[in-house]
Amino acid sequence: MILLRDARVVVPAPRQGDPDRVLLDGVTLELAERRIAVIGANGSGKSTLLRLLNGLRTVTSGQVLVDGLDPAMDGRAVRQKVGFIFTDPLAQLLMSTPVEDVELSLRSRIRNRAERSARAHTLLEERGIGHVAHQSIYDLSGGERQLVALTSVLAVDPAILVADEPTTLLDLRNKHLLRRVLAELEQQVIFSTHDLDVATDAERVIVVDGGRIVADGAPHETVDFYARAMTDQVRR
Ligand SMILES: Nc1ncnc2c1ncn2[C@@H]1O[C@H](COP(=O)(O)OP(=O)(O)OP(=O)(O)O)[C@@H](O)[C@H]1O
Repeated sequence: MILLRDARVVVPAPRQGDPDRVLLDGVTLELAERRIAVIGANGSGKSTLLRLLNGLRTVTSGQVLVDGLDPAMDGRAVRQKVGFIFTDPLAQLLMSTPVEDVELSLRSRIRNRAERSARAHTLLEERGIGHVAHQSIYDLSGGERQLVALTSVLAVDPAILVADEPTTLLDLRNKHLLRRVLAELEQQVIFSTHDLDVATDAERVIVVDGGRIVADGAPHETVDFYARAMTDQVRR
């Protein structure tokens, strides 16, 4: 379970003399549901919030606890519990081919090279992308790349998957495919999205605005609240 207590993230202004920038302010959340979506306008603080959950970013004040562990103190242990998927899989694929990337992920778990390679092939087959195991990462489609990133992250069995706008770069077919894959995972999944349809896959939707939580609840209430707020802003 992930807990945030009065989490605040402040960064220095890029220009000297300007006030510090508050990216998140007073965020208190108990994240227990199996599927949680985070929505909000561009720059509202979604990525900042998600990055706190596996220690990619740390709080300036307040607290984040992942199963009782503080990501700032126990970063390694937290990252083993919380896998992270970026919008653009190229930001996280480190090796030239899918099988090498999954093998890299498995290195700390399986010492024997042949065993590691066999396991990596099996995991890619299970995700339906075994046929591209040896293809260059750069020659894969966006959907295939996202599945490789997911396979690498899940190879080490994290209990929680955090995904920052995982469907944004995907075409409709791959979006639906990824939605299905995420829906079937046994892990707790916490994801951000601009796609309100995708948000309704979650049982709980959190709306961020200006670094604060402005709505939190069942999708039919929160998504409507957000859609109305956005429409009102355009009308003004
Ligand atoms: N290191 C930083 N220094 C200054 N400002 C930052 C820094 N990191 C993020 N920001 C700003 O914080 C705000 C929130 O960023 P964040 O990436 O969390 O937004 P987001 O809701 O994920 O946006 P989007 O939907 O566009 O991806 C943005 O205005 C961004 O420019």
